[in-house]
Amino acid sequence: MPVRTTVTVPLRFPDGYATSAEVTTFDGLADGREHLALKVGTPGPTPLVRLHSECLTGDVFGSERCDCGPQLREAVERIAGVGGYLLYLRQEGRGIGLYAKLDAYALQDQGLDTYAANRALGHADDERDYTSAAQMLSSLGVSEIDLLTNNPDKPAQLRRLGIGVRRVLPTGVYATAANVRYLEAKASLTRHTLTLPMAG
Ligand SMILES: Nc1nc2c(ncn2[C@@H]2O[C@H](COP(=O)(O)OP(=O)(O)OP(=O)(O)O)[C@@H](O)[C@H]2O)c(=O)[nH]1
Ligand SMILES: [Zn+2]
Repeated sequence: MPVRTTVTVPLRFPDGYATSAEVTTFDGLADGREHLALKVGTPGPTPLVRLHSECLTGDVFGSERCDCGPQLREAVERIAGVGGYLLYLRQEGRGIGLYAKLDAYALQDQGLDTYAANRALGHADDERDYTSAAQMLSSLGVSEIDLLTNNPDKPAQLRRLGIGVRRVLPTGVYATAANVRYLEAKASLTRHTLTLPMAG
């Protein structure tokens, strides 16, 4: 997939943490979405990579219904330390879109778990496909990575797509009163590697 543009962007998080990223865009990715690659630090031959799925409410507004905002921050900092890439994937709501995710939140407020809520809306538990992510890595000349995730589906899909995953490194766990049921569902139903405090 051809690289379209690369620009340098200084980054500063609300708590003052600052770094710089090279942001790359692509033409012709498999799903036609406007995904971005952020190169942070100086990547070696097996860079640290995070596939971050878009979450407007968590990434931008700081919603504590999920753990996406703190995971994004952590990923940029850790990648800056060793050199690598954060792929910001436009897969809002595990691929179902923002409006449907908010519909799913409303169902969760009535007692459904995060996956049952998706199914009640006619969606699969997780509709994300990482073909475009693999294409982006290949375009960047990356064939083997260390992957920052608790989600076993990400390394499994990437390996099937021909990307070598040398090590899978867990992210931090950011439990709050508002997201603990969500994190429990991820740990028990989709085998995310999360160690949670026992829910009261
Ligand atoms: N459909 C749906 N999507 C959600 C919900 N909460 C968060 N998301 C989306 O889930 C995606 C993030 O997925 P996570 O499961 O947190 O993380 P992951 O990518 O699977 O795994 P990690 O790499 O370990 O973080 C983002 O696209 C969010 O918008 C929810 O209740 N319902
Ligand atoms: Zn989120």
